[in-house]
Amino acid sequence: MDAFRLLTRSTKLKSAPLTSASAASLPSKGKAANPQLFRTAETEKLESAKHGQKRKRGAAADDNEDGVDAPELDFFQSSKRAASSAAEETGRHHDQPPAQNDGSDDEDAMDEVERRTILNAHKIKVTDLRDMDDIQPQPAPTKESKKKKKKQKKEEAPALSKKEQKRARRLYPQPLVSFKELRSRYNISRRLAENVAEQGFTVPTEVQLGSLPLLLGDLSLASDTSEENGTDPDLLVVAPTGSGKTLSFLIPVINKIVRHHHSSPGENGILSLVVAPTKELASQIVNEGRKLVAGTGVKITLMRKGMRVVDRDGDDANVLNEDSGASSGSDEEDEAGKTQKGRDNAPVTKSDILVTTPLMLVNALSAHRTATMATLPLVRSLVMDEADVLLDPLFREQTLDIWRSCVHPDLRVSLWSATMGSNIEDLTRSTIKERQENLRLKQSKPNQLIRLVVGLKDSAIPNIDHRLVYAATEQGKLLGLRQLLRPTAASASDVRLRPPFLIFTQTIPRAVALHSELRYDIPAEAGGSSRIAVLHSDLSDTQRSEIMRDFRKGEIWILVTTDLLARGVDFRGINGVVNYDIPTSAAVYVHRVGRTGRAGREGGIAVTYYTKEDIPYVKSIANIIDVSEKLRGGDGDKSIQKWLLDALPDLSKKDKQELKKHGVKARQTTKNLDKDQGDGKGSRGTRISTKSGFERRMENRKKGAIAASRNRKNVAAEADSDGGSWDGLED
Ligand SMILES: Nc1ncnc2c1ncn2[C@@H]1O[C@H](COP(=O)(O)OP(=O)(O)OP(=O)(O)O)[C@@H](O)[C@H]1O
Repeated sequence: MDAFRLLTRSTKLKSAPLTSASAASLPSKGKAANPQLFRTAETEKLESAKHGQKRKRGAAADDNEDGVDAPELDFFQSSKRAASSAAEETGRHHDQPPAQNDGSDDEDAMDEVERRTILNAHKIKVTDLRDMDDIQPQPAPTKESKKKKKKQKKEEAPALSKKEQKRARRLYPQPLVSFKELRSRYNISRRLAENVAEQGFTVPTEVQLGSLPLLLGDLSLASDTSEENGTDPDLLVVAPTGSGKTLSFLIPVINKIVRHHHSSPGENGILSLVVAPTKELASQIVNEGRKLVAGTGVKITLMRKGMRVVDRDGDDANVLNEDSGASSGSDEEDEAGKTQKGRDNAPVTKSDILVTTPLMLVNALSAHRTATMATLPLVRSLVMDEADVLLDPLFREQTLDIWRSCVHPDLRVSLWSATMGSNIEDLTRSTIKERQENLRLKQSKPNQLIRLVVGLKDSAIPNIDHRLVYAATEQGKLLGLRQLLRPTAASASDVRLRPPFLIFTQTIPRAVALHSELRYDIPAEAGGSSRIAVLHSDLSDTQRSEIMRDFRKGEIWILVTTDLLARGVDFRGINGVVNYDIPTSAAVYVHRVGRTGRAGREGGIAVTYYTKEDIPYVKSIANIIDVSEKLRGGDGDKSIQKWLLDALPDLSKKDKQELKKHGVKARQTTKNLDKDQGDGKGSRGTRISTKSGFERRMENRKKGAIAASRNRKNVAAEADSDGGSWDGLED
């Protein structure tokens, strides 16, 4: 189904047909040739010399468990290819334990120069974040060295310069140049490797290339491969939107659980937690996870209301004491918790991996904050997706409570996002330390904390076109958007955006108002108002998931939404993003526009409208676009001219914070006035209409005049009827 063609038919546009070249470049037209964003011809040669030349492509198959990505649909077609022949041979079964790899047959090992070349070409930077003393520990004293030490007793070791420290922190782990290595080198579960192959991915993306070896542990280097708690570090990952971070954290988590099932068959319970900021993202992670766990014996579940995750009655030890730094409840609260407990007889979940939003899990662990937080003693891996939001003041306390409730000494944390400030790094470090002290972990050496950055930190992906459009007024934005909705727009502006696309607004009332304004803009022949929908957090869970499903299926072409969908959600074939209201921070811009151009797809467009009121806030967005265009290289047209960057004012730190918290003032929602109007007639902040203030005043006057004239007529009629009625003859 071609949405554009249908729209074209209804608008009598003759010159609209797509050339095959332009069609091919549309993200919704299919799969990216290469999902990697950064690479050079040289390294491609080096990588294929190492492994890539015999990459197999499986035969077609589709085991879509979720029924979400229907294959016949054009927009969001699945890139899944077929199961490998190995998968067909083995059939579905519970997984076998991964065979031991003694590391003696490590033909694929690269020397440091090769590793550096590949990592640098893919713009992957790996850094050890531990204290310098932990990175360069003093060698264990021998008898001789003890004597020497006495002599040098008072001599201080020369402090490393900043440059030397930087060099000492830099790591060059071996990259994963082919998915085949998951099995051959990292020895992951066979069934899991087959499930990865079934996804049809041919090349690992940069974040997979860099993070998977770190998280899977290089078994040839590990001294003891019999335990699942090997050498994996705590990890902070900053990698572009749509670069495949989900697969990067799910593969190691699942593999660890398969190993655990074989080494400790009796220990059942939640072994891994994945925390994400929205229900939409959490449910998407579960869908991805289900494809990977098939036949491995690992169970992944989405946290739902009313689900029990701990048996508070059964085990008093599973409650955080005050020492452990958890939020503690009063006796009264505990009593209330017990009552709640008594009411709740749902069985405790038997899942290995629980995917949740922070509040839902905190509520389950603390009986809606009426009892002390319970602990999750078996959890070995805690994954925070969109970690910068999870540790932002909005979610911070809930996320930290969850972190503290994971009391297993071998807990590993990993934090993932496309944007991450240095404050998150500091918070991670201090939380790890605090946790170690509280749990009194007597490790001789703290666990490794590694940061992996792909590309330029906090930048937008280079494979999309950015348009920053000055629309002067609110009406100007609506006119601009209406042009985008019409295929004839191509003649009026150089932006040509084809459905499906997302439109972001600042607030829920504005999303609702914009939706009702645009509702009838799609002609009936093209499906009419059913093609456009609005999604926000005031809708019920069922409504939200129905809209998500219909958008993925291609039944909805245009989705008006808030920042609820700005992060993480993956609509594979989306053609573009419209920032109808400017994003409230550079990070939000990066995430919103990152809904297009997923997995290296070219052709995505990000249109951002701004008005007079927005001028003070545009510079950070213009900077992001400028950097992204520089990253792209080549001599393509630049959408941000230097004069504009120079002319735009800088925003103070305080104003930035204010903007992040409340958005652009002119669009703020005034409670009561805006609530549930849904017709674009709310207060100023909500109102979305093409009519100017003058037109509206004229209209109001006219309405007033009509009403007044009606009133006059009624009064006159009443007077007439009073005067004209015959009451009979007076006596
Ligand atoms: N190696 C690969 N080759 C091709 N496609 C891939 C590969 N790995 C993942 N993908 C696909 O890329 C898309 C984006 O992946 P994912 O949602 O994990 O991105 P992300 O990095 O988490 O993005 P965001 O920062 O927006 O959350 C998904 O559709 C996924 O199936």
